[in-house]
Amino acid sequence: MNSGSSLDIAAVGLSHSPLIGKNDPAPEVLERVEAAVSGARDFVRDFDPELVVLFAPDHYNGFFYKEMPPFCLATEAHAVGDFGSSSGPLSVDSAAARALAESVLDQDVDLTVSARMTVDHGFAQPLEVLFGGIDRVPVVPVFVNGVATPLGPVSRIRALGTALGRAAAGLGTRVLFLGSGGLSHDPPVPVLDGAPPRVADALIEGHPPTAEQRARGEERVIQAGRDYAAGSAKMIPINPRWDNDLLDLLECGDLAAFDSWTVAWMGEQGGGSAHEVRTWIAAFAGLAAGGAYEMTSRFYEPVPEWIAGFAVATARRR
Ligand SMILES: O=C(O)/C=C/c1cccc(O)c1O
Ligand SMILES: [Fe+2]
Repeated sequence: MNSGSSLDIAAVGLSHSPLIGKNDPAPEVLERVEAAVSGARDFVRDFDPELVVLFAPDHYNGFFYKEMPPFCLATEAHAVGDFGSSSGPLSVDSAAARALAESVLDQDVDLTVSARMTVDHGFAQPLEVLFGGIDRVPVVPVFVNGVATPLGPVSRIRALGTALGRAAAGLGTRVLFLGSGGLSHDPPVPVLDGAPPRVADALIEGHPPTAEQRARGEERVIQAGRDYAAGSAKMIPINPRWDNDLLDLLECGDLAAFDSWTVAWMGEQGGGSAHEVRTWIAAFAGLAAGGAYEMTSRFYEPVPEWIAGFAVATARRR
């Protein structure tokens, strides 16, 4: 149980993958990942957050091209339960969400607000992994677009994280900023540009898939993970150097350096879904808004079976 006021803000970055438990790597890899995740769980338990601000992407389950915001804060949210993740309502702290939204807007950062956000494994998995479920801790979900081009500059995501960090300080509660996603990875998430009309229509309108369509889509991703691990897939390879450079910047607190990362360069280096690292940048910017911080744990391993440069990091104020 946390008692020190100097520990009132903390951050965790955690990669997600819907292939965890479905297409697992060798037992020794799994053991290393589980040890790192268990360390993050201990960190969170000791910090004992009263509120979690969760930055996560969506994979065309909640946000579609009909309206695709760069980011969006939810005052209520429910999970669809894709890839066997939890479904149902998240325990959103609506009052805190509204207060945070107002403060962010007052700080001149344009913010979309959803009073009924649909989220997927990007939100559900970190809540399950760190808290044991999607309804165990008061949360403010913040969608960060990490797949649907065009994507805006990283500086705006950093500005969002900073504004939320300042806003959270006004709540007077222990807040954990949690980023879900990345690092480098190139899963077969559909792309609007050049998509056949039926796919384009689904990406724009967001027709809920039938159970059969969802199962087929998920099997396609699982098979892609198998092919990737076998070296027979055409996806952009996981890029450990890029991933570790990103973790280095987060560790030394040089978050302004991310502002020069262009969308095109990020995609070339880290694949189509590398933009999910925006969630990490937002979470660490939230922590940095409260002053200097230290990264207290850092784990990284490329896991092609999960189509993920998989990382876990924890950080708190100095
Ligand atoms: O197809 C999806 O919905 C997502 C796939 C995926 C695969 C691996 C890592 C990730 O972060 C993903 O979102
Ligand atoms: Fe993802």
